[in-house]
Amino acid sequence: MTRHTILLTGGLGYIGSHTAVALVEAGYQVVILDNLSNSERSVFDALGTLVGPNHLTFIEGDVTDAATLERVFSDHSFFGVVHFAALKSVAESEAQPLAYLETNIGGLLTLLRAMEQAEVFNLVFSSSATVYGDQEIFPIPETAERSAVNTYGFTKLSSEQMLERVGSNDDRWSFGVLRYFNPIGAHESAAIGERPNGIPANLLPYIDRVATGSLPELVVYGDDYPTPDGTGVRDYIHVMDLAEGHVRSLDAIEATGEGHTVNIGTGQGYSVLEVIRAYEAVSGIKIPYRAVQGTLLFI
Ligand SMILES: O=c1ccn([C@@H]2O[C@H](COP(=O)(O)OP(=O)(O)O[C@H]3O[C@H](CO)[C@@H](O)[C@H](O)[C@H]3O)[C@@H](O)[C@H]2O)c(=O)[nH]1
Repeated sequence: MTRHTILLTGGLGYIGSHTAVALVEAGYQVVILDNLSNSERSVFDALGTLVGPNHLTFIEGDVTDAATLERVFSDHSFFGVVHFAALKSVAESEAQPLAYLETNIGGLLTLLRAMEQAEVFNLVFSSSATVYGDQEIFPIPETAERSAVNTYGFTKLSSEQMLERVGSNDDRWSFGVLRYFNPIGAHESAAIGERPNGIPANLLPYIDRVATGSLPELVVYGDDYPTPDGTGVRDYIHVMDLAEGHVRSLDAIEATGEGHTVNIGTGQGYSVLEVIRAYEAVSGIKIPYRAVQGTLLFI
């Protein structure tokens, strides 16, 4: 069987590395381009241990660099690209909006140009439920109105709109736009997982640090939201299920020749307190926490 080859930009990150495993297991050949800005080379070694080295290639490089992309596309014949490479901290995006525009929008634009040049027209794009802004309908349908509530959200929303523009007059393109809810968990081997640099911003890696004693307590942002226990409710999805979503997206593009835009979540929300209690029940470790009013994330 000839395997299709897929380029994974940002493929050594949290979601990318899990998707690499799912793709190789589904029969794809995977080439990873990653600048190691929020990952390490050891993740690639771990992937090799998990799925064997034969179907994986790693190239260290930046998706905003046209010359790098030109070389990658001339060295390989790709069926499609899964584009993960982007900055993802909401707080940082407010502090450094230009860096976010340059990487998230500039990177996508550079990638699209390189793809067109190489005549590779299948792209699965990492979007986010953040494109729904502050909407409170639950579960939220893909047809809901979109808005940007911060610079990070702006980069995701405008990337979606860029893809719509590019695809609208050119049938050669197929875009799988995947709107992620909150990915958590790790591959069952624990050989790969979520390993943010510095102090984690997201709930689960933060709780991990509290559980292992490297941070003293969790600060729960907000206890008077209009939710059953007052703490924030999110739709958490296992990262391997999310990874599988990328395989399905590529398979659907191949089967139909068409793109799609889909939410990837479970449709079930859990509060911060429910997450803490579940973590404590499974690990047997007490998670000290303190609730503060409002959200600190966006200050
Ligand atoms: O130290 C913490 C961290 C988080 N939370 C709460 O935990 C929940 C989950 O927070 P987090 O893991 O930071 O995710 P979100 O705020 O939902 O943001 C995620 O979901 C967005 C889409 O909805 C994406 O755009 C972001 O990249 C992604 O981080 C929320 O209620 C937070 O207020 C805390 O109480 N304390």
